[in-house]
Amino acid sequence: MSSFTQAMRVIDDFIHEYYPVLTQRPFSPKSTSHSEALIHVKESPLPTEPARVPLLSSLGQKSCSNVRAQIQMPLFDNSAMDGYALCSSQTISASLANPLTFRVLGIIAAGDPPPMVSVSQEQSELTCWAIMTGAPFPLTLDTKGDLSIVSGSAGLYDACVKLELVTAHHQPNDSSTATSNCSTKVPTHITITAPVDSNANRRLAGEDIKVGDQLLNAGDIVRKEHVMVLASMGVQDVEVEWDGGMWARQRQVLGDGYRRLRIGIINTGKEVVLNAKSEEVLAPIAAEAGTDNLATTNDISSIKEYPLSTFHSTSSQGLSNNPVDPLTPPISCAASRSTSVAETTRQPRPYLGASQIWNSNGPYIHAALLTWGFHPSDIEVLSVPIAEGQDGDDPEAFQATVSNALSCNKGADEQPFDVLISTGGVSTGVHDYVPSSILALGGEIGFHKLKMRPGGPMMFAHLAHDPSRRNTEVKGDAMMTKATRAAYFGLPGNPLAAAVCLRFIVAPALQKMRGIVQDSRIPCAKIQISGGGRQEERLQQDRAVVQKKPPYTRMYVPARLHTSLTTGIDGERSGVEALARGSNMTRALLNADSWVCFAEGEGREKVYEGDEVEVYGLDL
Ligand SMILES: Nc1nc2c(c(=O)[nH]1)N[C@H]1C(S)=C(S)[C@@H](COP(=O)(O)OP(=O)(O)OC[C@H]3O[C@@H](n4cnc5c(N)ncnc54)[C@H](O)[C@@H]3O)O[C@H]1N2
Ligand code: MOO
Repeated sequence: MSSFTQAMRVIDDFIHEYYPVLTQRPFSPKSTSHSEALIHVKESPLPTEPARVPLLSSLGQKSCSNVRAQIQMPLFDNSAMDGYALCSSQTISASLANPLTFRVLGIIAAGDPPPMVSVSQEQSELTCWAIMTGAPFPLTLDTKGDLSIVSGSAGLYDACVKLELVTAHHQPNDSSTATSNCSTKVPTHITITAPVDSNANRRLAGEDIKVGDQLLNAGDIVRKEHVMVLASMGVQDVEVEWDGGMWARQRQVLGDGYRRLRIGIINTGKEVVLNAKSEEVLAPIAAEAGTDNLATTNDISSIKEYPLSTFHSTSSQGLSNNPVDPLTPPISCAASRSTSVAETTRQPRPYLGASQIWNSNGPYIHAALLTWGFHPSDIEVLSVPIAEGQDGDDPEAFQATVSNALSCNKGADEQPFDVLISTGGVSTGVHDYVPSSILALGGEIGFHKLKMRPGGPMMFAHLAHDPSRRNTEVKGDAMMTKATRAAYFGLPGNPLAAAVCLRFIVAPALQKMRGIVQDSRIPCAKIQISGGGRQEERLQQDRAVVQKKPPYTRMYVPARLHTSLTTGIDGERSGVEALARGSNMTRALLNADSWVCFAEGEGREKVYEGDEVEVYGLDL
């Protein structure tokens, strides 16, 4: 496991070797003065009416409507760890002197429907299920065949013990230890030597977002954080005051004069459903026109064609008891002014199946890269094809996608990708095939697993571009000639973990690769955490924050800065409030205006009011 500093050094060495600092720029960066920018803004055609645009295109635009949650998050009870689902009340007597052995009934991967088990089947012996991160817990039927155990209560198979904490037996009487080989083979039995808490590592349906919660307000500027949360709802489009892509064009100015990087985004996991419509980007059409051509695009006629689909509102309870409910189709926002947009026939699109979730990491990464000034046409979502008979977690198809991205044989003029960013599949479970696939493709792993939280499972690797493509790199932009290897960032699947890795590891690396000198790894401030006793109490209850410091020597939490730094009348100090949540919970991002980091080497086990933390911007 690498420290943050070691990991950064590995990445810096890679950049130094393959994406060195630009000594000569073929053209100087175009800067826009403040007054020039204001003229552009004034002269650009202003929107006259709201338009419904794909989610990603709504980035940077002013929302015209309130958007409420149509589904709860998490959508169903699921496991926070790769491990074994068992009945916690059966583990109370477990100890080193009294180890308890459980028979493994089967494996539940993320995206699998939950197995239904009957109470009688249950009670006869100690049994468990191998369960992967994000997979649903087994559902228990009573003697009448009804679902009797309410989600979240200490029912049967209510908890997950993580696989590092068990001894696995691949034969009934085998006493081998689980930790090394359990990730590749499901054992027949496991032994535990300590009790497991009720609901341990169980993420409860609706614990982050409830149906009806307001996620975006009319008048809000849509940010990448909204994109993350709305994408997780399956939202396809948002009604905004469309400015014809002005925002994207302004961002584009920032990119001029620097090395252009082709970036591919890959989503893994068969439970993850892509919502293609939400990921359309209208803004690049305008961005392509270039900054010298500001007044060309304000045609919203095509945008109006986006259908306003109706949505099924789901109750905030009961989903986890009925996971095979057909879930919502991709959602158009519940918009109070939506009647102004004509409803057209709904096109066929994917629906969520049992135990599936909408892709939120992909749109978030895409939105973040756009926000940070990457050229829209340099970012591509690389889909992993699903072969017939496969379920979407197919290492071979994944490898083919990566390999294709390194050679880019689509067209002679196309450059291979400089950067690949994937989410999911990097941890310890049986389906976490990303590291082994990268090795199989001849990639070199710079680091895998970090002393930080969330984001600990992250991997950085680099892979050679297809040698036959190297000559083409000499063409055109001279700055491309150095790159003969691609950087691979394997981010963990949990959305907050992906966001932390993106902000603190990937983004600074990409900035360097582009040739930007300013280092976004440097904190903007050091400040005391606010909130008095209440804060401590709240943080103590929170799994994400109250972690034993080693081995998590850096911990990142979304936060909100307070304007007053004086001591209040109630003795409560202001400064920054950590909005600590679990790494699957994205809602905190909506209220956050910064990240705080409890820095390396602190060595304390808890976060206390008054602790000094590093503060970082959400953006670079
Ligand atoms: N036994 C252990 N289990 C886990 C450990 C561990 O150390 N031991 N680490 C946990 C941590 S921390 C994280 S983070 C996750 C990372 O796992 P993976 O990177 O392998 O990711 P997955 O298992 O594929 O997915 C995790 C989680 O994220 C959801 N997900 C995946 N992709 C997306 C997406 N595009 N949009 C939204 N959500 C996504 C997925 O459904 C899972 O719920 O492992 C822990 N387990
Ligand atoms: O879910 Mo994990 O590292 O990202 O906390």
